[in-house]
Amino acid sequence: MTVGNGATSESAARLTEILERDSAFGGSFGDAETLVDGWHPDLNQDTYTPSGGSQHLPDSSSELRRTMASHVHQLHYNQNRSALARAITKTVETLKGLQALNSKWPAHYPSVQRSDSQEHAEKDDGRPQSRPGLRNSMTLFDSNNQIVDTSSPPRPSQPKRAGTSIGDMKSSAESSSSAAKRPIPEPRLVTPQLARDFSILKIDLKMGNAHQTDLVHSLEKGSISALLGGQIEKTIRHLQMIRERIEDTASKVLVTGDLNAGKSTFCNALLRRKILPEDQQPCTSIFCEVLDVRENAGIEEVHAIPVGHKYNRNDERTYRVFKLSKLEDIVSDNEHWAQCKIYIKDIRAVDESLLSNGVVDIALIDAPGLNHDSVITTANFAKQEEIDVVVFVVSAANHFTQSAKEFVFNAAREKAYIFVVVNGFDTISNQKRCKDMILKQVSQLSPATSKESDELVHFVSSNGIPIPSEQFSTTGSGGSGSGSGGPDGDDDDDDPNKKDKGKGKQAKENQRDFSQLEASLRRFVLEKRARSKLAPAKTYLLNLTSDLDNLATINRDVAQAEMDRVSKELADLEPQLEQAKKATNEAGEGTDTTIEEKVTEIYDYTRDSLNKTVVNVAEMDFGIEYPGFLMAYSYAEEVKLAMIDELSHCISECEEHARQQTVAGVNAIKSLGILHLGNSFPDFSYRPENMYRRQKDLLARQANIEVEFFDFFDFGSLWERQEKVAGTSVAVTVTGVVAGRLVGGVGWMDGAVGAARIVGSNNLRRMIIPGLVAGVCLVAAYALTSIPTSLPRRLSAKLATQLALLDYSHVNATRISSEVRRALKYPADTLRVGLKRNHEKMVALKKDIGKTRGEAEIARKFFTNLVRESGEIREGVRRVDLEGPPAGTAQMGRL
Ligand SMILES: Nc1nc2c(ncn2[C@@H]2O[C@H](COP(=O)(O)OP(=O)(O)OP(=O)(O)O)[C@@H](O)[C@H]2O)c(=O)[nH]1
Repeated sequence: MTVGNGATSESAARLTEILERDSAFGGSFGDAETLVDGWHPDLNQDTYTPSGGSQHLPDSSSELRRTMASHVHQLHYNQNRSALARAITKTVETLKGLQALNSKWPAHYPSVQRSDSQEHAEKDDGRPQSRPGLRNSMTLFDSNNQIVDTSSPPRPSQPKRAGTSIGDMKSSAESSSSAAKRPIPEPRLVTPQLARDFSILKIDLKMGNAHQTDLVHSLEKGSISALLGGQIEKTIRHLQMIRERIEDTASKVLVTGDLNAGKSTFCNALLRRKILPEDQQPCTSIFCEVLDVRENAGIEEVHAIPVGHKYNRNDERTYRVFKLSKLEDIVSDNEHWAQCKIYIKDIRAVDESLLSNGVVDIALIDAPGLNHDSVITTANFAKQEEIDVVVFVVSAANHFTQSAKEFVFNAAREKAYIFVVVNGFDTISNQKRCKDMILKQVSQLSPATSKESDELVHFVSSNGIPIPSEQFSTTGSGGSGSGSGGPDGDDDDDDPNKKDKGKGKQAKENQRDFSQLEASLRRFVLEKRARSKLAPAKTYLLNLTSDLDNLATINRDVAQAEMDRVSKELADLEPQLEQAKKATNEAGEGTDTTIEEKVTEIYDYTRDSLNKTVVNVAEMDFGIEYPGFLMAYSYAEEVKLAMIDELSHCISECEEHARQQTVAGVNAIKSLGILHLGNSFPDFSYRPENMYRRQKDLLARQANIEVEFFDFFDFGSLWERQEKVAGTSVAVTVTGVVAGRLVGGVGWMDGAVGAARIVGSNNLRRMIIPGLVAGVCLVAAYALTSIPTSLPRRLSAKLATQLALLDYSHVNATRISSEVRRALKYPADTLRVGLKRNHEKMVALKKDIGKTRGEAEIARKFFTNLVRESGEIREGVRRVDLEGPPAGTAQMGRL
């Protein structure tokens, strides 16, 4: 059967069952009679069996009740402990979740803008306001050695976060998407109460003289969340430590008090063995921990821990082993030894013993007497988390000295309850006055202890407790060990019988008082250790879950606000994105069309202009005078050059036209760019004069033609004229016709044939030679006279043929328009790239905002759940009742 530590024992489970049947820890336990009568018979079969072996079973009803009360308390304790351990596990999981989320979505931590009035208020009383509901109590001694309570007034109510925080939050909640665009917003302002409401998760910044909240305010979001992450990690570690502590079954009882108050004597009396050295002079100078021998493999010995070493029982290098008889030398030698562990066999019955009571392992620690120097050391020792109970031994004769007051005041802040042993009560003649004075002092030093003074303040004489057998004694000095100690107030009584009777009565009373002390101490350790062991865990969890609730509520609201904001941003972005996409397509197509149109227009214009010029060049008057037959060749050269010049001029004019059109095209693309991209479209300047800088000479060379002999005579045109005149009259005379034709210079062949017919063949034969001569002369004369008319035509035709061969118009139109295309390509490409980038940027922004929204949604869900979870954990922790044993059991235990 398992009793005590770990999971609920079998008997305890049965007990719960019975208790449940018994109207939920109801009144039947309050009544001793009904308890015994109404007890389930099975319970007697499953009576608590002490582990010590030598101990006896409880044989009286009061012992049974006490044992049962212990079981109930143990059960109650175990239930509370399991509930707290579960709450710790759940909280650690929750914190780990928060940690993970904080690394992805930096949690918001409220910061405060301190108003001057707040700052002054804090400066006035020199400390910040306390948390709501938790009084920041501070007790001081006044000049009359009276205690002055300077508790700050409790804060009126829980902070209101809803209204004020949301509004502010919306204005400053950030997202990664907008971070780049906007200056980093100031951290969201919340009510000062809310910021100060953090206790466990408070970010503690100590940097120079700057105030913590000011620093938090000035830090950027990432740094704050990193600090919060560190704080969460610390909290998780602390929670794990608390869990270890509440799961640890060992309880440590520190016995401390003034020098020579009788601490060692008291410990020996509790153990019923003379273990610790007792002396009239101060002797204990190191902390002596008395443990059950079972923890040292059943061997009684002392482990002295040298100064600077950390004790590990399994590592003999960390201590030195001595016999119990050497204890006196060890405890007084604080130069060599820092502490000692004393393993002893407990000779007492399990229901009486403190060390091995079968329920919880208790270690008694005898501390050095308090003096001015040791107060702080001992107070620090008492603060150690493994110290569950502080037993303060006061000398009945000296009351609380200044050192004692200082110590109790400090310890009372850490441990709400202190077990006070007023020792040496036998030496006091006016015991009532002594009691009143000491109880008054206790009420001032530790109000909580004072409230339960019946249980927690005891007046005894430790040296009057009989030590059953001397065989266990290790110390030669000290008290009588025979229960001889008693008040000497009756010493003047000469009657030996009366004297013995009085002493005997006092010894009995003292033993009864000491027994009550022991019972109370056991209850205090066993039954109320929840207050020392579980209460810190409960308080810590309550504070932590409250912090978590605050943090979660704030962050849930921040995440919701961020979601709303980014959703709106997304909604606003959607049409912009659509517009950008449309603009990209439109502008792309628009520029293409613009370029194509311009290029085509310029090509057509150039080609037409050149073709027209080539056609018209023959008819053009270049203003060149015909110098006569002899200068005909140079005339022909001049005409030719003028023609080429005209062509060249035409090309220049086409190029100029192309330049103008290019400038117009560039401007049109620029306008498109500014329209769609605004200022982000580069403002480049275009230089049309840089176009068509080469190629002109080449063109001139290509168009060059040679002037030839036949260029001067336009036979084709002569023939053409003859064709037109033929047939108009056949009835003209040969001469007239011939002469007329010859003079007219046209249709001379017809004339010749007609003349031959009229003249007859003989005459004709005679006339043929001179006629021919005359004809040739006439033709030559005609041809020579028609040079100014026929030469340009011939040259122009020749030029046209040359240019046609070169595909001159097309080549030039292509050249000019290609350069236009090239010139327009740069702004068009710039526009296209800009629009593409703009669109891509918007797509990226949308993705970014979408990501932010997703993260905010995850955060909102997480924090919504965290609000619920922290509330549930908090409720579970709140239900853990450490204030006392279940109804009826306390009364039962005292019976
Ligand atoms: N009359 C009387 N003397 C006591 C009582 N308790 C202890 N003494 C005596 O007081 C002296 C000091 O006792 P210790 O137990 O050594 O005192 P202590 O507080 O352990 O001393 P330090 O640890 O050295 O500070 C011894 O001589 C004890 O016999 C008591 O109840 N009545």
